[in-house]
Amino acid sequence: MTQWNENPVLAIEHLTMRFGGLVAVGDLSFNVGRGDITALIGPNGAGKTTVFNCATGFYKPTEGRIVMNRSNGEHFLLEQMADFKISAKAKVARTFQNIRLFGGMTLLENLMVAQHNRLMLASGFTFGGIFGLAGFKSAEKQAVEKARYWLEKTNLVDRADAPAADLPYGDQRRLEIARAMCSGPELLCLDEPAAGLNPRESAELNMLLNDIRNEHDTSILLIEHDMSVVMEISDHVVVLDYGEKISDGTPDQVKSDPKVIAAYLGVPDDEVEEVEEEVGL
Ligand SMILES: Nc1ncnc2c1ncn2[C@@H]1O[C@H](COP(=O)(O)OP(=O)(O)OP(=O)(O)O)[C@@H](O)[C@H]1O
Repeated sequence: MTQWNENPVLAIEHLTMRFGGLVAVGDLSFNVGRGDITALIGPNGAGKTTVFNCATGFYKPTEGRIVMNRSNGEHFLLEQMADFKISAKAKVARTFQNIRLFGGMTLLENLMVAQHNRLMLASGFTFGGIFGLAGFKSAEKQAVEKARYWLEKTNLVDRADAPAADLPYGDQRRLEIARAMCSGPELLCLDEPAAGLNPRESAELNMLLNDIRNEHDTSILLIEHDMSVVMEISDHVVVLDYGEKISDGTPDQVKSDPKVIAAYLGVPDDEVEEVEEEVGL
């Protein structure tokens, strides 16, 4: 039995999402193993972002369950939770395909905003902050330390006081990951983290993701089109096509699966061998 079935941090069970007559995701089931880097791949429009949106509270699935199993033994049904509770209680964080930072705020401020809920609680919903109570001051100090820690990890600490909008694209993508990590997630969902990165930045991203997985007890689920990233860092790959799972296994199993080759090359299954020969696979 594979590790992702033995000890899943996330279990997607018979997930269906319809938009009117369109079935974006149909009866999809797969597990994300605890401590794994799992890649969700598939051609454009296959339903990958829809799965993320269902797991992080942006969409309410038409059918199915999404179970988050926290390391403390708690279980959460994510399809029944609001997005802020998914982040705060179920400990699932995400980044977006299109970067969503506060461009006019500094890097440090962006990471402080990510810790807003905890700070509000520590301030007794503002009053502790206004009167400078000890509990709030210590929570604020911890939040700044955490923000600095993640700025260092992502090689951005030198620019802590610069506006986020001034960063080059690759740095903004790393800042988004730093921001997500400030919420202390047990599962980090990344929507195309390598999009638009040059080869050096992609290699740095691979190192960062391995570090997050190995040193911070955070499992990772990523959507990625860059196959060099997927094949290099993933323990487990799930392939979608037209909202359905067509393959699920290790990177080696998936890359030699004729159904996957057919989906990517856009040919019917029975013509795969012919096309493989043509392209020299
Ligand atoms: N809010 C929505 N309303 C209507 N249709 C939607 C909505 N969100 C997604 N879809 C449709 O659902 C299908 C799956 O889209 P989705 O964005 O999940 O695919 P994807 O695999 O993430 O694609 P890409 O790799 O291009 O980002 C597409 O046909 C898309 O047009």
